[in-house]
Amino acid sequence: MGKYILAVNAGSSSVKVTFYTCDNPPRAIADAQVSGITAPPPTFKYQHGETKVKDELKEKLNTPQDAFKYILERCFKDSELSEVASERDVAYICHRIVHGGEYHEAVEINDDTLHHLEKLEDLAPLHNFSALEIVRFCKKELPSVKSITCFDSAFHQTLPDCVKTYPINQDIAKANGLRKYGFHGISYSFILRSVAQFLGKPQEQTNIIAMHIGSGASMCAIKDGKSVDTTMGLTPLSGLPGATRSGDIDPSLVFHYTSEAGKLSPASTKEMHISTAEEILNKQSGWKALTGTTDFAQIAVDKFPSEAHKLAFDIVVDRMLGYIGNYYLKLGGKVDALVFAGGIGEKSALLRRTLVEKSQCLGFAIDAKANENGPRDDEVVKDISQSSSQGPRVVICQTNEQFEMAYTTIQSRA
Ligand SMILES: Nc1ncnc2c1ncn2[C@@H]1O[C@H](COP(=O)(O)OP(=O)(O)O)[C@@H](O)[C@H]1O
Ligand SMILES: CC(=O)OP(=O)(O)O
Ligand SMILES: [Mg+2]
Repeated sequence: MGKYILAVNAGSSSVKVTFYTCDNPPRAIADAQVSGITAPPPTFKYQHGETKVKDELKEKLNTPQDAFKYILERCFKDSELSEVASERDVAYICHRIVHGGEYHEAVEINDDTLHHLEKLEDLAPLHNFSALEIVRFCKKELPSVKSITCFDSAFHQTLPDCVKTYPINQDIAKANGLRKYGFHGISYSFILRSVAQFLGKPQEQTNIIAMHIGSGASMCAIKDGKSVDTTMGLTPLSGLPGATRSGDIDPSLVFHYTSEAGKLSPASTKEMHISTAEEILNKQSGWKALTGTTDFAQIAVDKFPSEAHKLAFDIVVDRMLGYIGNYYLKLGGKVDALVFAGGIGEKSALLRRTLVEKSQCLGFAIDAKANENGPRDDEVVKDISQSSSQGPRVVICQTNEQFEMAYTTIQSRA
């Protein structure tokens, strides 16, 4: 059997792959990513030891599956990465699957599990379809390698009934699996373990308000190491706005926006079905719709380039602040830490400063310099609380979904 693990994080516009050893904990040996699949030309980024490559690609890579094939070929052929040169060197491929339905933990792919996951494809077509295309590719082209699927929804299986149930006809809800599932759970699991370790507390006694803020953004209330509420729902659309996602809106809005709401969107294919409303709210909304950019670094700046940028920033702050208050109450005020994670949470000092200043009444306070400096590359958790603060800690956690998948795989097979 091979000695290495490939962890694959497939999104709609990028595919990230990290190669790990099978040590406990796993050690990363190389990182490769293709981004810009939906906004060509795609770019290829690769890092292995001291080698760093960034290429604009001439190849047409139309789908995440094409991008994954490209990454695999380049890495297998790279003489500097001789450890992983063919299927024989790989023990496991771990795939991030956003929607895992009722699955509580990672599963190995076989005909049964794949069939079950294919039935869930329509619940999260924008995420699951790409990831499953890669799973199907691996099963066919790398048949000796075990594929493990890790689910973003699994961490939230602990949601109480009153949180996960939508007040609609329960026969229909049960028959169609219509409930709150919650996502970004692979990241929350990494965050919980890392922050608990940092605080010197057992995970089962750790209470945090965690924020995974990237182009997809969510928050999670973790009580005694368990998810008790989270902002995303049946799909990753609800809760906070994202780069191109609306987040919560009044559901009737879609019918006033367009009379085509229920029809299939032109982006649908024979295998993947999305309605026009889903396409608009997932792909044509969020801060891109307000400002024209998906890049939050251009929005979260001290001097806003336009009123629209300021509005986008204020909306994000308003929605996040609402959930901080909500989750503070749900944790009964017993909060060990407020945790910023995800590309934006980890990098935007302005967003952190603004939110913490507005949450002062709950006892949160930050050290301005520690916040501005952010974490070192090798610092997984950084405390940015004011040193004199008696209140809950405020920390940044550099989350790592690929590591979490490799780690879970090693733990379950140790
Ligand atoms: N300094 C910064 N300030 C604010 N946002 C930033 C900064 N640097 C990167 N970002 C934003 O982080 C987001 C990407 O976060 P990430 O978690 O990697 O996203 P995803 O995995 O959902 O694609 C982008 O919107 C990017 O613009
Ligand atoms: C669940 C989800 O929204 O994932 P991402 O942030 O990677 O789009
Ligand atoms: Mg992400």
